[in-house]
Amino acid sequence: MPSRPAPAALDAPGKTAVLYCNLGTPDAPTAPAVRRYLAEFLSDPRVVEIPRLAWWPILHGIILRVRPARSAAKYASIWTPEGSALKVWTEQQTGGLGSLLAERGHRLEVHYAMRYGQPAIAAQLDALAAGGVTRLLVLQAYPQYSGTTTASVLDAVAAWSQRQRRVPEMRFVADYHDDAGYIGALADSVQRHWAQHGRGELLLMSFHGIPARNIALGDPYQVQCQATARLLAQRLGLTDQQYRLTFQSRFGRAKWLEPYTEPTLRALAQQGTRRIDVMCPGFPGDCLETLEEINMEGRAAFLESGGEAFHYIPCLNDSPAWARALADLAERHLSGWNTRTMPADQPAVS
Ligand SMILES: C=CC1=C(C)c2cc3[nH]c(cc4nc(cc5[nH]c(cc1n2)c(C)c5CCC(=O)O)C(CCC(=O)O)=C4C)c(C)c3C=C
Ligand SMILES: [Fe+2]
Ligand SMILES: [Fe+2]
Repeated sequence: MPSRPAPAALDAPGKTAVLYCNLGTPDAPTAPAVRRYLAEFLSDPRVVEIPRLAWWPILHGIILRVRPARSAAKYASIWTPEGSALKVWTEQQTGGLGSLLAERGHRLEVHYAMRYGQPAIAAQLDALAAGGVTRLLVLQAYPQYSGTTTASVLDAVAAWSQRQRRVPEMRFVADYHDDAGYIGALADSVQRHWAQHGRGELLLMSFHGIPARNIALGDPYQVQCQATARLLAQRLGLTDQQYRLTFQSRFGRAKWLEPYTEPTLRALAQQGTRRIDVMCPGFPGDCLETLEEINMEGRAAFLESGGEAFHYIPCLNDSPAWARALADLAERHLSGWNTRTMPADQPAVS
């Protein structure tokens, strides 16, 4: 009789995980740590689209020699005893998301990963796969989709998948720029600020910029920022004259999305705005770009130009409304995966 293969054992039921991905941040506010971080970040072809042969000499010959020390001094000005603000808020948001999903009866793992620096996406995915995860939801800390950020995280997930024999079933959230929970959490944080400090003549919403060329090539980032700003203004009952949308963090000499934040702050002060409220709706958690660039540099620019009061409204950070919005978003994208009945030996949150 021809030999037959032994009957296969039943495939063990797998686990579900949510991976909350963010940009990443240096390990320390020092020039060597910032150089390592920037080298990885600025080598990503999604971030800098200049051909490698032209970009490499500029990156290694100029930028990585000059920028790390300057950026490290900025990082030092916002560093906390627990580390970089971006890491601290990402960790807290992950914990909040994990607790809420557990309270709602889901049995799954919730972890975070960074696109650049630690904990790296590949290392977190290795650990999840080794722990028996067979279904994965990738949720990102970018409410507005951009090829420079959202797609880059997906590149990292895809690069990891290429090395796997058994690739988990995967879903990802492309964006949530118009999500009612996200807009509601933003509105709630502005209203809480106004209740405590009164309100300014104008609410300026500053989003991270990207090169204008990316938009011309089809990146939906700008229209998504505009939609977020419009929905938030509607929710707050603001007229078009009572809010502004600007773009910050320009890098290099190419044209980026306009209007630029800092020149707008100067112009508004010069034109007579005395008190301004400023927020950064595209950043779920405070980080270098909000705490230093906006709340320090932007504040100085506004006050130097004749403004009298600059009120910075913090990012969503550990807002309970934001934690609920994130959990709702995750729940909607987890539907059908039976996470309330799936086994989870170690309901881990980290
Ligand atoms: C070089 C081009 C850059 C593009 C394009 C870009 C897009 C982009 N970035 C964020 C979010 C963040 N960026 C942060 C820092 C940061 N960004 C760039 C450059 C580009 N970003 C640099 C070089 C840096 C590092 C700091 C510096 O040296 O200036 C951060 C904060 C990180 C932290 O550690 O706190 C965030 C967050 C988005 C959302 C975005 C496109 C939509
Ligand atoms: Fe950036
Ligand atoms: Fe910046």
